Amino acid sequence: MLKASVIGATGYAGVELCRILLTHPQANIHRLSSVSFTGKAISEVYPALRGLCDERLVSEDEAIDGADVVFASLPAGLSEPIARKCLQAGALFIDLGADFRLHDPDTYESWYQKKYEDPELHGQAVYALPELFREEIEGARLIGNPGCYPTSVALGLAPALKGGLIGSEDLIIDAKSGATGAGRGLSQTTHFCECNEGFAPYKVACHRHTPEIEQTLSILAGEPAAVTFVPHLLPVSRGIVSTIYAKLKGGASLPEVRQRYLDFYESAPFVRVLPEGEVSNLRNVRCSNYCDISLHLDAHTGRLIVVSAIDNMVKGAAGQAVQNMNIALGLDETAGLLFVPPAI
Ligand SMILES: NC(=O)C1=CN([C@@H]2O[C@H](COP(=O)(O)OP(=O)(O)OC[C@H]3O[C@@H](n4cnc5c(N)ncnc54)[C@H](OP(=O)(O)O)[C@@H]3O)[C@@H](O)[C@H]2O)C=CC1
Ligand SMILES: CC(=O)N[C@@H](CCC(=O)OP(=O)(O)O)C(=O)O
Repeated sequence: MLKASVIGATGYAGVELCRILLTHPQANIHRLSSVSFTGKAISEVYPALRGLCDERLVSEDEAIDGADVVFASLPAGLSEPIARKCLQAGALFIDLGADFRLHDPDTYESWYQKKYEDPELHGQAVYALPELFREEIEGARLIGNPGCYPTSVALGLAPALKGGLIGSEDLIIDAKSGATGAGRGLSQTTHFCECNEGFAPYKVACHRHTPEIEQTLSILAGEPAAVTFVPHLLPVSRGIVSTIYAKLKGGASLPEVRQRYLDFYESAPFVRVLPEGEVSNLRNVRCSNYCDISLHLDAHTGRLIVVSAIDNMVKGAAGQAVQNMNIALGLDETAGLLFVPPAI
């Protein structure tokens, strides 16, 4: 059995990793780390885990020691030195944050106000969206797990962009996320009374996932992509729905577009291209590693409308991280991830 440690296990994405690893057939939880709760059991922080995972929280160094795989689920800007230690210790390192996602150091610096300190390390990092970059992930030792919104957008657009069905300029992304996307820390915007029964966009056309989205879409299109990305805070706990608008080129019909999507995702176990007439709904992917994609055509404007739904903490974070571990280490991609979304 692989020994897997989680650094930042007390955060929302970290505790989702614990939940998934607990039933993984080829990995065991080795150690869990925290700064604020060191010495306590994870089940004291999250009582849902009582009797299932009563592991004591330890320091970062103790978590790395003896691990085969280390997941870091920390705020941006903290992962470089941890990655270095893991590689030196011979462990696979998977970062759930943003520190190894952007290829261009200047872009990272301008959006995250921090420099890449260790360029050699970044040279080894793989941006790991399995459905798009599976071959690069196989055998990788340092993985940058994609952001939640960028995952939903890239999966939603990849077949159309790669197949030249749409242009890469003037893409409009209207995305909504549940409040767990903001993490466990308290803030006024995610405070119950502030977000319940309210609904609004935030960081309009200036969210830090914009360059990550454009990076992937540019690779897919083979030319620079430009997006208008507007995220919204949805007053639910979990789930992301991205509704994406793109001008169709060449007049493909909806059944033809859908067939391209089905072909593209033929060997992708976690992407479900919905039948014509159905609409993706975050309810159907909650607590699962699935991405549901529905396709629609606005005959009036000739726009393709793609609706892509994921669970932000599973396919958007912990589930995708475990999928990446499986691929990197040559395990079955679906190991530990075939849990069924609750129907209601
Ligand atoms: N939530 C989501 O849906 C998604 C999150 N992510 C990314 O995953 C990462 C974690 O996010 P999330 O779980 O939501 O965040 P949380 O705020 O819920 O958790 C943050 C974790 O980081 C630890 N931490 C905070 N500050 C420090 C510090 N200075 N040094 C060491 N540890 C620290 C906390 O540990 P403690 O307080 O116990 O010391 C806690 O375990 C982020 O990079 C986020 O962007 C990515 C995709 C989706
Ligand atoms: C609802 C909500 O606030 N969502 C978060 C999601 C970002 C996130 O998790 O981003 P990184 O993984 O790139 O840090 C946000 O918009 O900042």
